[in-house]
Amino acid sequence: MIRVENVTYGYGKTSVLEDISFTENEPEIIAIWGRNGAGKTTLMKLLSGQEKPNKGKVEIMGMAPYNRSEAVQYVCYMQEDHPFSSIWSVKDALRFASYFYSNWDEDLTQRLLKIFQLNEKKKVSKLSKGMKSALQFIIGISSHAEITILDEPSNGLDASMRKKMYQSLRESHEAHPRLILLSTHHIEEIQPLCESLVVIHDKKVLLHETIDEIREYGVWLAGEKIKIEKILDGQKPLEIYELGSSVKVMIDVPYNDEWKEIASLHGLSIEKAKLQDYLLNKTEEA
Ligand SMILES: Nc1ncnc2c1ncn2[C@@H]1O[C@H](COP(=O)(O)OP(=O)(O)OP(=O)(O)O)[C@@H](O)[C@H]1O
Repeated sequence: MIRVENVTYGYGKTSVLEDISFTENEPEIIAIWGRNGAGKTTLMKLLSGQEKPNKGKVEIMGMAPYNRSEAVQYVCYMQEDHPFSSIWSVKDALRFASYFYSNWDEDLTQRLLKIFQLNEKKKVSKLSKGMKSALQFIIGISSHAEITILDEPSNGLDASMRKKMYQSLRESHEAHPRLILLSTHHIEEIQPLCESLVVIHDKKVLLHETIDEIREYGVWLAGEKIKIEKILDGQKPLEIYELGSSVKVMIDVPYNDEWKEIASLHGLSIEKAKLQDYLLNKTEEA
């Protein structure tokens, strides 16, 4: 469905992505995570045909999407702070989108308008940041496009609205499986929804694995410094807290029986690190 092969892209002389590759052929929900400025939006623009790679190939349903309407018809890209006409109401924005996407689900649109308490008569320019995100999400999900790309869809939404968004996304995807790529800074919240995760860091794809695989990694060990140093055997931990003769370290290993056994043998406590903390440390260290 999507293929990125040895893609390099930069704005003028600023290089953003260098020789990145990844492929997705399953109708899954995929999260794209990276620090601010890592290149998530840039990657989404390349996938939706808004930008052309400087080098390498991007393919959507087997076609290069840049300037190609046959390819772009399969994609609904809702960018962060999507530009809508200043004179449009919510209803106008939805009507325009419904003309554009041939699989548009109007029943879903009406249900989501109620869930997000969005007034159709309101001018888009008068919506709050969160309500505008809700509108973009409604368009993205109602489009039923084969490839839906949502750039930070929960931007500005409070915790309750984010919960509603995740639930609607899960239900819609279960009813109509399709490829949904979404970038997020709320990885802890979004991970139960996603099958896999792409981490962009240092202009590269640092990780592209299933969520189940990635969330095994990152372990906190705590206890006597001398014992932990012995286990680390000169390797640098991802994070360290020292308190007298005790330390707590995060290490880049899976939280499995082997490590539980090692911790128990050395009289150390062991716990799983949060995915968000693990990723923050991985992108600090890499
Ligand atoms: N139109 C542009 N012209 C020049 N540089 C740009 C442009 N758009 C983005 N950049 C730069 O490209 C880099 C990647 O930006 P991008 O928006 O893709 O990152 P991001 O991962 O989506 O960031 P964030 O999480 O902060 O939204 C940044 O250094 C940014 O300053």
